[in-house]
Amino acid sequence: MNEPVRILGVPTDYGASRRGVDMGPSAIRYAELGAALRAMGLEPTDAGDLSVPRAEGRDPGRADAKYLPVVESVCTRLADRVRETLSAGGTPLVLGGDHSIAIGSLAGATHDADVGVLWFDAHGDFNTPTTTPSGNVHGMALAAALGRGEFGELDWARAPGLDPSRVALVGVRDLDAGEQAALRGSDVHAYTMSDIDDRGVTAVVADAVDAASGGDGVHVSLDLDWLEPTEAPGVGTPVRGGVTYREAHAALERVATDATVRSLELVEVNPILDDHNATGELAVELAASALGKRIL
Ligand SMILES: NC(=[NH2+])NCCC[C@H](N)C(=O)O
Ligand SMILES: [Mn+2]
Ligand SMILES: [Mn+2]
Repeated sequence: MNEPVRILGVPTDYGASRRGVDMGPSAIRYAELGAALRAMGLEPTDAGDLSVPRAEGRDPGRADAKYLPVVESVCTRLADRVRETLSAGGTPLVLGGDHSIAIGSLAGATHDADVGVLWFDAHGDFNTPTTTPSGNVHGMALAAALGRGEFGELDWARAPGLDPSRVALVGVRDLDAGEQAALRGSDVHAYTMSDIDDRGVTAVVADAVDAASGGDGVHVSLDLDWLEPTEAPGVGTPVRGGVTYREAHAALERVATDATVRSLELVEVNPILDDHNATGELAVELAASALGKRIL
């Protein structure tokens, strides 16, 4: 990992149907992200938040990719920030916001670099406008970064040089029919909750890290709905059967020791749906594990 860690807030909810996830960066900062990283001996800098339109009357535009022009504007600016941070030798720590921001993080992370992806999520986020049941772009973010479907024509969305065989999805348990078919036919490594049941989280994560490694490092995308909803209630699309608190830490500790973490993002923390900021606090703890915090 490079230093300093640079915190980039992206207060957007345009990729999701549940409002409030735009307050995720505040919730995560309020949970003392900065202090947690300083306690580990890191010296994070905080670049503040990107500006995201806050109009009350909102027009989603097309139904199969809602608010796509706003998502484009946010992701294009985020990609620039991530790219600048990396070229200055820092490690971007991106705070969402809904998962659509991964399109921007990945566009920035893959600029002039050979990057693998570790995507921890209940969902595949592998829909396209053709397969989406909701029109929400957060359910399409990984497909977009890989240039699938019409995203292949959108230069701002396609992450240059991202190789599907160096992308690993971990802990998936809720796939729409169209994205299940698309994932089966792709080179993306998808490790389901059933794999974790059978083999244990550390063995699965070790394989995922192997798949993603080999280049300049990995981008870690952590959707808090990866965890069991009783652990992480503050998310817009909870799915039962997620990893436990300990499994999540074990997984991210493993990432810190075995992978070269080049960039990290924490997404889908929605303080309106949360229980006294439990999910914001969990996001801080898991970021610390992913960045090398150890018990002893
Ligand atoms: N990043 C997320 N929380 N994604 C949830 C996606 C849910 C569903 N698969 C959809 O396309 O709408
Ligand atoms: Mn999810
Ligand atoms: Mn997601």
